[in-house]
Amino acid sequence: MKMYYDQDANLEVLQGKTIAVIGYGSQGHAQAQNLRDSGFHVVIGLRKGKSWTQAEKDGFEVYTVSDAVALADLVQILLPDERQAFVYKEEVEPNLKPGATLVFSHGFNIHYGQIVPSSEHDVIMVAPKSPGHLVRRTYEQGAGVPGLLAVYQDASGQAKEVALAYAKGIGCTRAGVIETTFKEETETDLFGEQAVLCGGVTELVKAGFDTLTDAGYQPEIAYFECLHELKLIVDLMYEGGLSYMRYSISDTAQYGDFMTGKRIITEETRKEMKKVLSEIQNGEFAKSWILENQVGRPVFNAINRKEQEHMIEQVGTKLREMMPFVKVKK
Ligand SMILES: NC(=O)C1=CN([C@@H]2O[C@H](COP(=O)(O)OP(=O)(O)OC[C@H]3O[C@@H](n4cnc5c(N)ncnc54)[C@H](OP(=O)(O)O)[C@@H]3O)[C@@H](O)[C@H]2O)C=CC1
Ligand SMILES: CC(=O)[C@](C)(O)C(=O)O
Repeated sequence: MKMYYDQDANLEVLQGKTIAVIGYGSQGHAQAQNLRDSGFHVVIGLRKGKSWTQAEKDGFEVYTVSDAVALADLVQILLPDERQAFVYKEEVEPNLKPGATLVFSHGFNIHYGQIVPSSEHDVIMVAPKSPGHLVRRTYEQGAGVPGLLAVYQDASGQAKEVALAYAKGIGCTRAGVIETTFKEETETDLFGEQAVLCGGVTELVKAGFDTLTDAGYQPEIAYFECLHELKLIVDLMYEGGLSYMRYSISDTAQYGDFMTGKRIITEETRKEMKKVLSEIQNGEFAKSWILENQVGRPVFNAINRKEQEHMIEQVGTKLREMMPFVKVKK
């Protein structure tokens, strides 16, 4: 595996180019501001609304998506994944300049065949492995977040150089960029979100908190133990891996870790993780997410966990009947 750093990227390939950042949310605002501070000409493509107002306040030239795309040599699509295919069809594809480069920060729509760019365009990915706000904050501190880079289509013969320059423009090559594929980034990112970072951790935290509060301990103590301190432990892992974290905690905590960890994350858990991954690989998750959005987000918009479970039960059955009609490439 090769890591790419600042010295591997040549910003010249992007000089004089116009970069349209489509979307100004978590990633859009961060990447646009970093690119501008790196000396590039950035325009923003949006619909009228709070992002448009914010982007103008931040001093950007803001256009409709169609107009921004028509100006751009590179089009970075930082819309919500579930909206990209529609906006691409309606506003991006009809206005792309010949030979313009398409950039993504997550491979979902390309990997699952929801966006199929014509072969004349380079299609690249530069995916910061970090929430957008940290992409900006670390850049301003003179550092950067690590990222992934992938080339899906290389019509120009320069796609990787352009991707490296873009990665440098948003600060990722300061920390290191690994080359991957749209498939690998998509499947690992979805797995990480579901089984570890968000899905896994939130259920672990809630189970721990409920165990303590059900046993009559003060909720504030349970919060400190199960959530507040989690950040401190993860910071240690981030600084020096699991061994550094174990070195830093008490022997009592280490002994408890060895004795109990495998009772919490059991072989069953590992089996379920493998099932989650296979549903990502076979397109089942992608179809479910596409359908969830096509039928008005009943699960996503549920007001609480109880309603969410009811919706998953009710809607899930219905969605499974509709799944054969949703086409995703795997
Ligand atoms: N969040 C993160 O940290 C990470 C995200 N990514 C990827 O980055 C991409 C963008 O995600 P993220 O930044 O989280 O998205 P956000 O939801 O934070 O922002 C979406 C942006 O798109 C705009 N938008 C939504 N619909 C439309 C539309 N129909 N026309 C024009 N603009 C629209 C929104 O503006 P409005 O105010 O009008 O709603 C908003 O500015 C995704 O592919 C995601 O997977 C990758 C790595 C990390
Ligand atoms: C921050 C990140 O990369 C996530 C959790 O996968 C996302 O927000 O898409």
